Order: sequence, then structure tokens, then C-alpha cells
Amino acid sequence: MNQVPFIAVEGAIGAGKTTLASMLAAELDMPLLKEIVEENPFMERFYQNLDEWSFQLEMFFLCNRYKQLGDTESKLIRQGQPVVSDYHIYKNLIFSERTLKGREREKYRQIYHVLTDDLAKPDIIVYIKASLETLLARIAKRGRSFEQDMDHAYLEQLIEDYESAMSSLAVTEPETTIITVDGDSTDFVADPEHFAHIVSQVKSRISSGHPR
Ligand SMILES: Nc1ncnc2c1ncn2[C@@H]1O[C@H](COP(=O)(O)OP(=O)(O)OP(=O)(O)O)[C@@H](O)[C@H]1O
Ligand SMILES: Nc1nc(=O)c2ncn([C@H]3C[C@H](O)[C@@H](CO)O3)c2[nH]1
Repeated sequence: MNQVPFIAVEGAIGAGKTTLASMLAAELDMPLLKEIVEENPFMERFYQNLDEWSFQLEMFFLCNRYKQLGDTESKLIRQGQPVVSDYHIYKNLIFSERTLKGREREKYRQIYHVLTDDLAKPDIIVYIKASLETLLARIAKRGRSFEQDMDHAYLEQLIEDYESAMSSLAVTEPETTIITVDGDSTDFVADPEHFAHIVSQVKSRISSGHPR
């Protein structure tokens, strides 16, 4: 077991992961690990034609996160440094199980396990659970052009996929503490009390020795 906390913020598209992870990293004085999005060369084409581009897109995300987390593990976690990340590596499987089919899905699963099974897993997941309405409002507010015509059914499905994924992680990674934040009623950006409540939940998990 690691000696320092590794915290991942998770939730469906636009839930506020990067925002909350940045706030937590600043508040807890921890380095921030942010996922690479804009550099993904398949992003725009993927949203125009999911079936055609999903394998390339999922492989790009997987390889990037594998490299990023591997580096973070050797440079920070194993050196006794805590980390806050705006994703959990498991996210790859949540998306790929939804976007890939048949042989591609099966091959991806195998590659996923080969690459990630021995990577450090977070001790704490802060899971932002938000409704379709909230996610759509945040996606519109952020204004990334390639996301503006996103199929609502895809997003709705991902909300359910995240729910199932968090339930299965609770079983498969019992040492991980999952803190669920209601992303509809909690506004950690506008309301300092809401943010303070999340911080105190995280701190209590760290100081109670669970995890680490
Ligand atoms: N609690 C909040 N209240 C209001 N706006 C928010 C809140 N959290 C995030 N936002 C805004 O919503 C948008 C999406 O947030 P953010 O980029 O943090 O989401 P994300 O979960 O990291 O997205 P993605 O899944 O695309 O990586 C941003 O414009 C951000 O400023
Ligand atoms: N298909 C797919 N697989 C992933 O692993 C993945 N990770 C993020 N995304 C999409 C969501 C946002 O639009 C944008 C930023 O998070 O990229 C993904 N899409």
C-alpha cells in the first residue's frame, strides 16, 4: 500500500472533474495530474462518427493515460508525493465498453488489462454524480465546439455506465474510498461551504488512515 494519498476525481462528461481536481490540488497543496484532451487528433472526428473513429480514439486515450500515470507513479507516488488527478484509469473501460463492439472491444479489453493492471490505483475517488440537464448546461458553458452536438442518448448512457462502474469499483477495489458528490445540488465553484464540505470529507479519509 502507498504511503501518500492518490486522489482521482471522476464523473461523466462535463461533470466538473478538472474544475474540482484543480481546486482540491490547490487547497491540499498537491500536484495536479490533468488528462490530455485537445491534443487528441481523433476527438472531432469521433463526435461526428462514433462507429468509425472509436477504436483510434480509445487507443489514443489509453496510451496517453498509461504513459502519464506511469510517469506520475515513478516521479511522484513512489517518491512519497501525493497526487490529485482529474481521471481514474478505469475511465478507459467505461467509455470503451460503450463505444466499441465485437473484436475491437475484446482486443481493447486485453490491451487495457495488460497496460493498466499493475498501475497505482487511487485511494480516494471523488465521484461527481450529475444529471443529463446539469451536464448539458456545463458542456454548453465550456463551449468546446466538437461537443456541442453530442448525442443526448450517448451522454445519458454514460451517466448510467458511471453509476455501474462506481458500484463495481466498490467491489473490485475495496481499498478505494468513494466519496459521492451530488453535482446537481452541490456547487463547489460558487459556494465555498460546499467546497469546504468536500475538502473535509477528503481530509477525514486521509487522516483516519483510511486510506493509507
Ligand atoms: N460546480 C459547478 N458549477 C458551475 N459550473 C461548473 C461547475 N463545475 C464545473 N463547471 C463548469 O462546467 C464546465 C465543465 O467543467 P470541467 O471542464 O471541470 O468538467 P470535466 O468533468 O473535467 O469535463 P470532461 O469530462 O469533458 O473532461 C466548465 O466550463 C466549468 O467551468
Ligand atoms: N470515447 C471516449 N473515451 C475516453 O476514454 C474519453 N475520455 C474523455 N473523453 C471525452 C469526453 C469529453 O468530450 C472529452 C474530455 O474529457 O473527451 C473520452 N471519450
